[in-house]
Amino acid sequence: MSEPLNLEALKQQAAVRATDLVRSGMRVGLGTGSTAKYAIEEIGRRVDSGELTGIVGVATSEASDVLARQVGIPVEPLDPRPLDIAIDGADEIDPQLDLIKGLGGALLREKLTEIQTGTLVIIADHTKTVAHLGEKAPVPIEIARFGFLSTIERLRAILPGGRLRQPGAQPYVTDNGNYIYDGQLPAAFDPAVLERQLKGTLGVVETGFFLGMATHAFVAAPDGVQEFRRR
Ligand SMILES: O=C(CO)[C@H](O)[C@H](O)COP(=O)(O)O
Repeated sequence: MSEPLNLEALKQQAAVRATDLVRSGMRVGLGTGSTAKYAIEEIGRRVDSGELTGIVGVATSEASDVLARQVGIPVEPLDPRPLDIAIDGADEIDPQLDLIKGLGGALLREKLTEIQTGTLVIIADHTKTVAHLGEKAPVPIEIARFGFLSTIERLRAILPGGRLRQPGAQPYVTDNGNYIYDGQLPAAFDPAVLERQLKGTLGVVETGFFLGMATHAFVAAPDGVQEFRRR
């Protein structure tokens, strides 16, 4: 009988491979989510052992900030200096390394942080790869709370199948105090065109399309970790 698939072990394997790209003295963007968590822990381990020195982390969420400090990574707020590298998970990865991110809710800080590096390394298990964006995941869209029902009406005219993220009685609130509309994507669309349309919609703060940003991806499958690079 074959071993049950352990996605957590795969996420960790991808995270360890990405951490091998981190060098002493680097300013490192720290992603958010269950996969990025393993990278933060691994960086922390290497800082603790002395293998990595002079590391500064820039966290993409309150949760990653707390975890980074717990594992001994000095954390600074984002400022205009470039980051040497950023490591983060994704919800979907297409063959061009274009991404959907934000199911974990940190898309705005992730984009603000990761736009400041020339080396954005995505880590994932193999379930995150798709032929076309939108195959499995909705696109998370961060929207202002003020007037959110009006913004949602405008968004429904573009992506009718979506809905306000609401895990319980209240809507989900991001670290920035905003709400998220998870937009169901059509079978065929141009992500760059849709991104521009969404960003041009009043009330939209940011979208979970990360286009042309990722430079590397480590994707872990039961038969090993595959490395991809943007061409
Ligand atoms: O974009 C994100 C958070 O905003 C995460 O990177 C994405 O949701 C993947 O998370 P996980 O590694 O837990 O599947």
